[in-house]
Amino acid sequence: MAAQDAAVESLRDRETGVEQEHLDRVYHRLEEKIDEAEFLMRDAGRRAQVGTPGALAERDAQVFRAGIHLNRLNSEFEDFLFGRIDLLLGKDGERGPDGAYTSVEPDDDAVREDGTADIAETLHIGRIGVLDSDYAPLVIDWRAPAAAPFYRSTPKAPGRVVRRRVIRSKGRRVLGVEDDLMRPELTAYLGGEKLPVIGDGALMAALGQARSHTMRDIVASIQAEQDLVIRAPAASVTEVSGGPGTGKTAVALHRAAYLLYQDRRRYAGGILVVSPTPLLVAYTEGVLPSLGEEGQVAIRAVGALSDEAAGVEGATTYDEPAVARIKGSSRMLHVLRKASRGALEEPAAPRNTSQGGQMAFGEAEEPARGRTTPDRLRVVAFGGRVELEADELKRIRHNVLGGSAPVNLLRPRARKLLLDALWNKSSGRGRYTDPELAAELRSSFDEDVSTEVPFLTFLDAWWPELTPRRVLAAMADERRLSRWARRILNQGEVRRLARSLKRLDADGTGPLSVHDVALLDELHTLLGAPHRPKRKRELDPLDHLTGLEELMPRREETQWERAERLAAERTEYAHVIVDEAQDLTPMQWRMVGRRGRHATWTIVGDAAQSSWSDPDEAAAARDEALGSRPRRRFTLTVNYRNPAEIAELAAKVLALAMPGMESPEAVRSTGVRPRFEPVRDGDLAGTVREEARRLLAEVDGTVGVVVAMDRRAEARGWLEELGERVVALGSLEAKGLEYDATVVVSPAEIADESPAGLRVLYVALTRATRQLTVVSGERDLPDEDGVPDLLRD
Ligand SMILES: Nc1ncnc2c1ncn2[C@@H]1O[C@H](COP(=O)(O)OP(=O)(O)OP(=O)(O)O)[C@@H](O)[C@H]1O
Repeated sequence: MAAQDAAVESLRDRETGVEQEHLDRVYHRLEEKIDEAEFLMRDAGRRAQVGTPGALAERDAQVFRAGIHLNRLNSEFEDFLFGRIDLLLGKDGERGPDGAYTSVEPDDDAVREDGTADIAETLHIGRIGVLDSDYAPLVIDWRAPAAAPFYRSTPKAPGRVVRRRVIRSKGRRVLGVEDDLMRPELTAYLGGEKLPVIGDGALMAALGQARSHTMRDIVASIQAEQDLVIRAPAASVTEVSGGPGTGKTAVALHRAAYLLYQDRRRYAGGILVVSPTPLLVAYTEGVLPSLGEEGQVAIRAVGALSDEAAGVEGATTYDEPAVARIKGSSRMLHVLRKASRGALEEPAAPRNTSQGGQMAFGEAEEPARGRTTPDRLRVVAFGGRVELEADELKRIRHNVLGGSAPVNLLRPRARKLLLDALWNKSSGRGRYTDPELAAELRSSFDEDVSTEVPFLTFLDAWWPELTPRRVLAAMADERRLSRWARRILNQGEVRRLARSLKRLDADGTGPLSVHDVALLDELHTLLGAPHRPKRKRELDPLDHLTGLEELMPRREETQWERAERLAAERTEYAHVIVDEAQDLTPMQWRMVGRRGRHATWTIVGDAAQSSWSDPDEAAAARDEALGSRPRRRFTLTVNYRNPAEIAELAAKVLALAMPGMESPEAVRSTGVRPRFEPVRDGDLAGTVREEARRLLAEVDGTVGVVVAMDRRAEARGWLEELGERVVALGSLEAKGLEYDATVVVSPAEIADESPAGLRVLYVALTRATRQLTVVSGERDLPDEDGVPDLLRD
């Protein structure tokens, strides 16, 4: 037995050595290319000065990029080279339906009658492609069509692949290899020797690793059904559904990298990834750089999508479910339309005896504090006073607002009608019968009056330039809101909505909730953009070198900065990816839709995890945002995150939340069942802390403690002393995240939080990769084993 083990070990060492040799060749070649690239850079610079810069060939461009990233690859990424496939002789030229080499079958003569065969070709797969000095591929980019069999081949449909190998390496060192045999029935030879097979496959090894606070890419172990989505052609809308842990987020990000590789020019328009929370943005932001892609992709939380939200992180507070439901509903669109016009008029100020409650600019030097809309305009023209009274002003306003143009853009028209009305009352009218003289007089009247301070002050107060925040703040006035929401919201809804907006002061500064952001974005469209000076793009000294500018990273930017810059530079994208799409409210769909009017889309989600109370309304809004674009649908069916023991427990909640909906199949089992702990001695904090501490000792990675939203702050306090591996999360913040172990605190509290509570609980229960503890309080009605009512059979 020992002799056998030793033989296996020596075979493993030998095969590791074989891959080490290959990796050495790759690095050697990369170094050569860096030298070449540096020379080319200098040379291109020199030639640019004599006026014939010339573009770099795509090949050199790629290697140039490779060179630039080499140091980072060395230091940051564990596996620059990660895969290898050994192939039988193939029938050339046959491609699958999507253009990748999916169906390249072996040649009829590839396998001899006695079941033996020779390996005809070996391909190494990595994060970027590297060519040998005679253009033979040393490493193939994982996104190239030739790499597709690495992902698509299965023992059931092996194609030409005999052996698929995952190579684990760190920097320049190969650490080990894991093989999957795709054609076990064959005896295959490579260079005259029998093809060795090492280990039990790479997927399980990857899934068993401890989790950190950032997501890893899955480039070495993408599964066939996932690969189909990643490489699906980017026509119109690609919809991907699948239960928790099926890799939807991972697949969406790899798809972004694939699309950029496949058609960089087309996606120069940028790819937007919309994520539900800033936590998920932070969790996923390292994935694309690890795949060699930076800069073209903006990952934004839905609460940070609009420029109207302050800061890149945007809004992070949540409204209580009843308010969120109002703010997210498409009914808000009608309320906002009314508000965007109604907010032009400030409510009357408290009565002031000296002026009879009326403000007439021109008489009063100072506008009253707290802003009041003036109801009389008085100017001096041709030596006399000309005045417009309240009812005339009202008529003019009504007239201007008749169309549907954005309110801020109607200001010039309002100004024009005011001048018309003043002219009609002035002594200038009718003074000349000669049309030319009359026109001249009119034009000098306009010029004089419209530059007079009283007129300008009046206009600013009577037709102010409205900002989205200011209109939102105006909606905090219940009386006004109820006018704007008449027959749209009921009185209770008006009260709740107004109360929630009281956080903002009169010009709208103050903390925003996630749902406020979509309202602001809608208002931005309804009001029309106030004029803002354009930001100047910094000129890069290399810009004049044709072809080089897009290859040179200008300077290291963080993902946040990049996202902000992209958002500032463009409001529309070439491709929009929506993660956790089931959670977008109708108002959020409108906001996201505006950023992809001409885009292709990838939408990933799971209806069973929706925290929106009215999924039908959201689905209708999504359809409206996507218009009549054709859709291609995919379903992912395997849960890579949860062990079967946890998935089974979560399935009980799924059955309550969405009867008849199928759970994905868990790919592994750990033999560790979820634990149930009732609160001990009424001490919730102590019980949770103890469970978190116990789990910390059992797993190498992270522990997440999920509580109802209104216990968030409290829970952070409970866990303070336990260090950085433990995180406390509100139920809605747990979306998309995962931990080695989780503690779910009071299922009943989470389920009762909102109409979608059971689905939110389903999300909470599906976050752990290894262990789960459920802590239940009295409200959970635990049985004698501590199992809460909701989780019993
Ligand atoms: N092919 C794969 N190889 C290795 N790990 C994988 C693979 N597919 C998915 N995973 C892992 O499974 C976990 C779940 O993936 P991901 O978060 O993308 O799933 P999801 O479908 O978005 O889940 P949820 O709907 O719960 O947010 C991640 O840790 C991911 O790295």
